Amino acid sequence: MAAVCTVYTVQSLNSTPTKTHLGFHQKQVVFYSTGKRISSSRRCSNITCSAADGTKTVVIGLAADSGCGKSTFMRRLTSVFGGAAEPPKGGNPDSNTLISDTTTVICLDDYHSLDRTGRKQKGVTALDPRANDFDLMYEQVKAIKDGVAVEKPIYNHVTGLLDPPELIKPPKILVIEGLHPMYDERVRDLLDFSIYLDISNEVKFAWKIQRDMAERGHSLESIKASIEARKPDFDAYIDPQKQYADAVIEVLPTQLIPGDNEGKVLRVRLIMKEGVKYFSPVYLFDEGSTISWIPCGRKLTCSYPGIKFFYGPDAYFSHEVSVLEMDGQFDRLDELIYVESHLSNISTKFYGEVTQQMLKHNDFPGSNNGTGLFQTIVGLKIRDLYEQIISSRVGAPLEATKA
Ligand SMILES: Nc1ncnc2c1ncn2[C@@H]1O[C@H](COP(=O)(O)OP(=O)(O)OP(=O)(O)O)[C@@H](O)[C@H]1O
Ligand SMILES: O=C(CO)[C@H](O)[C@H](O)COP(=O)(O)O
Repeated sequence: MAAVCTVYTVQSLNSTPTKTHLGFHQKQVVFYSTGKRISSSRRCSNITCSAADGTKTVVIGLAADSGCGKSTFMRRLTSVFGGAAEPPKGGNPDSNTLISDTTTVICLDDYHSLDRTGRKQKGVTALDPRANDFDLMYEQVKAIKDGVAVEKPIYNHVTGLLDPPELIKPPKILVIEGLHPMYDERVRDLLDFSIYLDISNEVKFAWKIQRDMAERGHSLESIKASIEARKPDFDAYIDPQKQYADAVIEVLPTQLIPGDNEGKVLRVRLIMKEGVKYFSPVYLFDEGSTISWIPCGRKLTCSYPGIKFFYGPDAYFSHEVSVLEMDGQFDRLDELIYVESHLSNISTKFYGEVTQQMLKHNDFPGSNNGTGLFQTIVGLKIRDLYEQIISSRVGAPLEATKA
């Protein structure tokens, strides 16, 4: 997108920056301090780019515990916008950032203020706010939202160390994903939309076993111990954020098989806050009514234990919400079109887009159940929200470059 940029060329750290206006189609980042590039992230707020149509970066927050499907959700979201998401080219190979044409996804682990050794020495987990730099998180998310490139730190999950920072330029959509996108009120207020992936303990345990035991060779005891060790801080600092989310995807064991705790068949609830600007909740058949639907008739193949949908109004942390629920799993993904045709407000651009997205990524975890379905729908709702925000700004006075 064409951009109007102002580059502040700082000759020395104490001198007054000199301002250069660049024309449309030009974006440039220049950081000088007596001829040397300034590397500190805190000194990098010296370029302002606002899009030619006055738009700024739309910021989305995605909160969840580790191993709860954030990466999978991000892959579905980026796919909705088209184009593949990749780590910054030529950068740190252990970068946690993913960049596509439209979106930049940053991982909030990069704001850990204590590295692995530091946390061990202080006896705090990564979930503890004391192990995270919320001031810097706020400053940098705000800067990006205002069109300012930042040098964001990198937490290296391979070494457990804080690596030198990487440059993040303002994208059309910035997704901040991780443990604490809604923890700090200042950061929370920057979010245009927020999502919480609420994975019940039983399901989290089943997924951890599948990944960490089957794929990473961890023992059952060590998985149990790691979940137990994180639980107090998870309950204190991560879980409470769901009250602030505009959409919550809650993943529970099925109710279709009595006493099932295996975590293979899932009951998934999409909880959508009412009254959120640019977001109209999805509904089944009849908006605002309460509906229970077992679609296993002639048009949907259902083997045991079948599929059950529910839709209705509810209250969530004293907010008015709409809930869409799916229990069970699809046998044939192409038949999802039958379910899709009964859903409204799904923000598709053409008939069958949800089904097409699900088929395109049928190898992603959760593609045969409500996790994949609702993640895809939330992705479409975010695209819609983004487009509404952009069109609401068209016609607004072109934002002048900032002095
Ligand atoms: N919808 C799902 N259905 C079944 N399993 C899932 C689902 N989503 C995630 N998983 C399991 O959880 C694992 C972690 O998923 P993913 O990498 O998306 O999570 P994450 O939150 O990004 O993890 P981390 O924070 O550890 O990087 C997957 O490898 C898979 O085993
Ligand atoms: O909760 C987490 C978020 O992903 C990680 O445990 C945290 O970032 C620490 O990472 P590591 O275990 O690699 O030191």
